[in-house]
Amino acid sequence: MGIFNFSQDLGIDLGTANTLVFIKGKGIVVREPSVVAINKTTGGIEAVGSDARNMIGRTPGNISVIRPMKDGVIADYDTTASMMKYYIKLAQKNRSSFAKKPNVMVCVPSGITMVEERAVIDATKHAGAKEAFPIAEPFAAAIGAGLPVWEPTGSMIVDIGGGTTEVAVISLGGIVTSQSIRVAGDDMDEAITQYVKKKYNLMIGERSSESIKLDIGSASQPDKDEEMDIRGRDLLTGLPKTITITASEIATSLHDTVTAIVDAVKNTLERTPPELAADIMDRGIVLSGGGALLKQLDKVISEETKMPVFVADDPLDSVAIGTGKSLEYIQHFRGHPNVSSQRISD
Ligand SMILES: Nc1ncnc2c1ncn2[C@@H]1O[C@H](COP(=O)(O)OP(=O)(O)OP(=O)(O)O)[C@@H](O)[C@H]1O
Repeated sequence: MGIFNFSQDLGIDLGTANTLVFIKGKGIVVREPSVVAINKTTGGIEAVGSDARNMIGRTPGNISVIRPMKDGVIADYDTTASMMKYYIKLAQKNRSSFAKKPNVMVCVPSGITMVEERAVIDATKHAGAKEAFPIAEPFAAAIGAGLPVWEPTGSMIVDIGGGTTEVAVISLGGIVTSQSIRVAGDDMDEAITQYVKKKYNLMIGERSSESIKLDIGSASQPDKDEEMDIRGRDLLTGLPKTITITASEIATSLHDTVTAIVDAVKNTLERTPPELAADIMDRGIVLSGGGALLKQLDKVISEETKMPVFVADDPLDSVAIGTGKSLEYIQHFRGHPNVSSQRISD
């Protein structure tokens, strides 16, 4: 292959919260929020990624900040395609202008409909891919977390992202049982916003509720009750106000979301064949995705399921690493997004 027609295939974790791009042989080269700022007057793009995210809640009337992915799927097709195009270019900034278009492995939630999946494939091609290969997100997460997905043994992965939580039991290169719920990190942020609104009549922005979650959020009542000052707008006076909130209040506000995630894990375990359940009992459940970093979540899932639970080494990177590693098998993924019906040997 000559240097000019060399193409670098890509793996993309197109997430509700973050988009990551993996280049074969290089690793993760782009790690940015899935956010785009658009100038409503010109229709042009003002900013993409962290620059756009910093504008959330702070824009003048002519700029709107969009999160084009919702619940793990495309909510705004044109903006998603533009965002992917920007990230593909960024990932390939040293690419020769003679280089061939890349093949792209792109993750999709396991509960996706045909129409939603078609939109991801089309947007990926629109963004510059020669061919787009969908891979089920929990399968990619399991590969990225280093689970022995090709072996005749049961591995359980729980990927908690911004928009979806994907629970899957994998064996012999296929998903045996899975459940995808549209409840994840974004719902935790929303639960915090609603709690603060109801209890303190205080309106806070989505960036604030997320930072409360990251700082003092916990899946169960904390041993040490930390406090945090939060600022927002008093709904009664309309004026800015600061209140102090405790970690224990935040744990209360997150209770329903955490319960929904735990229930999805339990439901999947109930539908898992006994041999595979025994394997999982031995080796444990692995958590990935940014939501896996919520304090005490591993402990709560372990207590509720009576199984050992571990958090993947780089939970925010697992899906991207998995899509990247799967590039080696790209031809096998043609028409098999869930890789559930085939065995690909190493
Ligand atoms: N330390 C943390 N504690 C709790 N939540 C966290 C932490 N760090 C990140 N998150 C949350 O993880 C979510 C993002 O995770 P991730 O990047 O895996 O999602 P995604 O792949 O974009 O979403 P999806 O898979 O649903 O499309 C966000 O909701 C973010 O707030």
